[in-house]
Amino acid sequence: MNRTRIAIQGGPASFHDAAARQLLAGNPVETVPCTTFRSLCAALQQAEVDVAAMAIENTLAGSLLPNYGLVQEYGLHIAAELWMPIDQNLMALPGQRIDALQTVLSHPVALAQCSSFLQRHPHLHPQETHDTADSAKLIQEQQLQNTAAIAGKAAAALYGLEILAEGIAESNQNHTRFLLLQREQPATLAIANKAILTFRKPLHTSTLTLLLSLLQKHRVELALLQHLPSTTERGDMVAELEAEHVEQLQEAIGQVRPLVEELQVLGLLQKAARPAATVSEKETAAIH
Ligand SMILES: O=C(O)C(=O)C[C@]1(C(=O)O)C=C[C@@H](O)C=C1
Repeated sequence: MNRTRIAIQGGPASFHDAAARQLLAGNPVETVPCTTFRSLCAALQQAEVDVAAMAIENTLAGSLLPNYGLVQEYGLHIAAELWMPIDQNLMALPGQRIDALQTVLSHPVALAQCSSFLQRHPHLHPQETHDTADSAKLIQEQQLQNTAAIAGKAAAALYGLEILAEGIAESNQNHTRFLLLQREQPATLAIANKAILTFRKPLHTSTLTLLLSLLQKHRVELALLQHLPSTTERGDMVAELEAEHVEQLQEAIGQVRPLVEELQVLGLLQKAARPAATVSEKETAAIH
């Protein structure tokens, strides 16, 4: 059976790696590591992979707004979403002591998720990398002393690192939402209850009032409305709409379309359930 090639941001044992396998559960998968979200979108657009997994929101660090812009820019489609619990751990070569560590490597979002832990350990100097798991790999490959990584337990196991502190994120409610991206527009799902769209036009109060009343008329919830970061004056916005039935979303979108410019539906999908259970009770720095 052919394996589905899925682009991920980061390497083996990264959170994207785990998310990709869950998004394609039941299918044989080959993950294709990318170092940036842009290169991940480019790999998909250029058909180097079949699909891609991309983080879009984290409960502690917030929305990754530029990623909506990348989906739009590369003309990609959102087929599904997944909420995944994220468990962050401090790890180093076996035998290292936490008080002798000087540098801690990790993805900027992972560092942000552990900011209180880092404040409590000011001798640990954070250094941003492109991935949690590849930070663990670097420590192992270069036998870096006095250096730790913040990553998931799978990375510690893969690269033979010792976990010095576990559950170090701000809260045990640390969850990331991932999107499954594809090149072709998927057939409309009868069970779709969420729409992700972008459009252009600075919203005036009167347009916004009309938009909200239209959504209310179709019993559609506005779950997200944000300006996308941009270096131009384009004024792109992203919206996430939720409803019970796909028809409500389609009708509401049809009526909103004339109110705004360049409305683009990035995805009509099934809303993912937020994990209710926590990874583990937060263990405040189980220091060895
Ligand atoms: O570095 C990783 O392991 C990733 O998969 C990246 C990433 C992210 O982009 O937010 C994924 C999930 C976590 O929120 C932390 C980092």
